[in-house]
Amino acid sequence: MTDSSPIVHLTNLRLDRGGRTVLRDINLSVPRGQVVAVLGPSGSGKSTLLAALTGELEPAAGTVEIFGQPMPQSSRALLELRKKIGVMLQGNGLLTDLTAAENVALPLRTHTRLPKPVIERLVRMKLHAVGLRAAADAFPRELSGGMARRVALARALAMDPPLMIYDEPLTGLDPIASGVVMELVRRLNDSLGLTSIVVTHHVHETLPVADHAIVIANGSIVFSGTPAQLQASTDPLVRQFLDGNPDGPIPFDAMPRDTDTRPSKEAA
Ligand SMILES: Nc1ncnc2c1ncn2[C@@H]1O[C@H](COP(=O)(O)OP(=O)(O)OP(=O)(O)O)[C@@H](O)[C@H]1O
Repeated sequence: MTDSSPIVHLTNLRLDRGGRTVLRDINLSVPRGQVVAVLGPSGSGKSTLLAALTGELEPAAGTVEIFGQPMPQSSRALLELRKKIGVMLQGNGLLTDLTAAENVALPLRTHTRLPKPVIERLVRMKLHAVGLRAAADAFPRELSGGMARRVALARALAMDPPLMIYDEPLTGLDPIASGVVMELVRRLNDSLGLTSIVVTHHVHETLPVADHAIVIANGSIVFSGTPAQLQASTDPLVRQFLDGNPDGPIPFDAMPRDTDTRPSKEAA
C-alpha cells in the first residue's frame, strides 16, 4: 500500500446478524493518521461494524479492505492481520489476578518470543505512554476506573499496532476520566503515528478529538463529515441522536430480532 491509501476502506458493505440485515450500504474510507468517531444509538450496529473490521464477521455483501488489502480469508492470515489491530473492548478486560504490568505484557508473551528483559522494557514504555509507569505493580482492583482503562489502552498498544479500534472506551467513566482517556487517544494517535477508530455513543466527549465522524442509525450511515459539520447538522435523525430526544425518527425500542422481517435492500 502507498502512504496515501486509506487504512480502512469499506465499499457497499452489508452486514447481517441472526438472519437479518443490521447495516447496509456502508461506504467509509479512513485515511492514515485520522481519528474517526463512529457514533450511533444503542443497538444501531456499531459493534457489528467493528466485528467486520477485525474479520470476525464476514460481509453479506460488499468489501472490507484493511491496510490496502482485502480482508484475508485464511485463519492464519487473519491472525497475522489482527496483530496489527489494537482493540480496546468495552470494559477493561483486565485479568484481575495479574498486575498492570503483567496485563500489558500478556500480548507480548503470547505473540512474540522476545526475551523477558525486552518485554519488561516494552511494558514500562507502554505504561509510560499512558502516564502510569508508577502503577506497574498495582492490581486492577487498586486502580481507579480511569487508570484501569489506561492500562487496557497500554495493553492494546503492546504490539505497536498501526490501527487502533476503541469500542465504547468511556463506558462507566466520569466526565474527568473520560476527558483524560480521549485526550490520550488523540495524543497517542499523533505521537505514535497511528490511525484510530472510536466507536461510541459518547458524542460530546469524542467529537473534540475526532477528525471525522460518522453516525449510524436505522441500519445505515446517516451522516459522514467533520465534527463541526455534525454539530451544525439539521437532519432530524442526526439531531435526535445528538440532542438525546426520545421522540423522533430513531425508534426508542430496538426491533425484536425474530419478529423483524423487514427485507434487506438487496432482497427487496
Ligand atoms: N450475534 C447476534 N445475533 C443476532 N443479532 C445480533 C447479534 N449481535 C447483535 N445483534 C443485533 O444487531 C443489532 C446491532 O447490534 P450491535 O451490538 O452491533 O449494536 P451497537 O450499536 O454496538 O449497540 P450498543 O451501543 O448497545 O453496544 C441489534 O439489533 C442486535 O440485537
